Amino acid sequence: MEPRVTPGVNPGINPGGKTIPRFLRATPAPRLELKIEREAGKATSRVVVFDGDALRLGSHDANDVVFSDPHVSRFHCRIERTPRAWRVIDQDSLNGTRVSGVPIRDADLPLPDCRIELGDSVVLVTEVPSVQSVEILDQPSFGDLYGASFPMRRLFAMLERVCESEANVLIEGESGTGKELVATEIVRRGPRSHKPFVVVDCSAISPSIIESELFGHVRGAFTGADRDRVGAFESAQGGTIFLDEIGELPLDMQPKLLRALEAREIRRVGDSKPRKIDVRVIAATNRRLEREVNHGRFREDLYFRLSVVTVRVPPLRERLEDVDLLVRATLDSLDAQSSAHLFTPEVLAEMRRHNWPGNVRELRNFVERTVVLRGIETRRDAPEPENTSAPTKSPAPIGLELSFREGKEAVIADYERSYLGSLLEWANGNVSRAARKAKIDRMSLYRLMDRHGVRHTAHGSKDDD
Ligand SMILES: Nc1ncnc2c1ncn2[C@@H]1O[C@H](COP(=O)(O)OP(=O)(O)OP(=O)(O)O)[C@@H](O)[C@H]1O
Repeated sequence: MEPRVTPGVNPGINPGGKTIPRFLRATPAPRLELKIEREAGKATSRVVVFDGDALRLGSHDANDVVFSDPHVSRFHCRIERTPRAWRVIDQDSLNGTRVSGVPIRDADLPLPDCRIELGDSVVLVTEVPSVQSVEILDQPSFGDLYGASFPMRRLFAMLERVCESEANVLIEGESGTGKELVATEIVRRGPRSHKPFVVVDCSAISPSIIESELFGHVRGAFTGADRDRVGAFESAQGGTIFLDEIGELPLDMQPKLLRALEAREIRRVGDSKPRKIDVRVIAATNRRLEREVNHGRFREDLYFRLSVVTVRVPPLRERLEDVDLLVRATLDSLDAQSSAHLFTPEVLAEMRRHNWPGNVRELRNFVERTVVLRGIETRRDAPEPENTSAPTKSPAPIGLELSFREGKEAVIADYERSYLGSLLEWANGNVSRAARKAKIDRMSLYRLMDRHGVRHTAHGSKDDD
């Protein structure tokens, strides 16, 4: 998979990296008060007031609330603000998290007050009215990102700040929530907007060649390396590299990336000469990297290097009030405003009830399909297929014009084509999701798609976007 290189994301928007006008507004938002009543089995009475969107609890110093308790994991759990409630999420801690005595993995906090137990520590959590307000953007879009809901306007306000800085950014969010759009917008409005923007999908590159993809190689470095090759970091010189699906980066590659970021230099594979790099790193993941750190699947030091600023993109189910706006924005982008009548109030209400596991990508595909089919009569709304277990049909007679081997290959090819069609439709064109569903690696899926002439970009996961 070749990295995608864009010479400059959008030089028009922010010439010279000047500050752009802001439309930020302060709005009151409830806060949480956390009173640590017991720590490592001993009574205590520390109080922490939290008015952000995500709070980390654990024994590592990098948490927002740090516990000196040997039974608390490094990143034990986190609390997140969602439009509906405050949510507590266990980060696969060793000893688990309990809310009011009940073990949880992911649960809404039963407020106005409740107790969270972790290790031998207990925290009393209480919701308190806000005296301080949070910043939100006073407009329902941020570049190509649309969202009128509170969490999206909060995100836009945060992005305003992030755009001004040069810090490394980690973007967290489920598949299809717009992480790549967020990265593009950060670059477009930042001081490096005229410089190269290189996108690398870490999950689409086989582990054996990822080092060469990132850092390049010299001729003769390995079998098949018949010429020198510039890697993604050198291509991004002076600009930005977007490491998509960073959670998929193989463990043995992680210290090499860390070294490159710390020393600000890379070494092409097979070369002894270090080369200086000046590259801003934006990474994205749909995994919770803190969990990966707890499991030892992601290096803690690299996690900190990448997450100087962490931006969380909320899933669509946490902001269903954005559905109407996203439908309108999609119709505009398709130049299909004349199809707006297909999205009656009933259809929109139905769409707001849907869970959208594929998030905005799935919603966009749905709108596009509806426009093409001129109505809502799509596969998703069709009745479930009938139970096929009984009675079974007798198999169709088989022609003997082909040899056994040719016939078998033709049947397999037919099966592969149908399977691919259904799989990609199910995944809304998202190759990562499709590969996970089919339980094959992405490289094999790409090969299969190539074999059957199914269109995809070199980068891969944004095929239909
Ligand atoms: N807030 C939004 N407003 C408008 N379009 C959006 C928004 N969020 C996502 N999209 C659209 O949804 C599609 C998926 O977005 P994107 O590729 O940025 O998601 P992603 O989180 O990077 O996905 P993945 O995890 O699969 O890589 C794109 O067509 C994008 O334009």
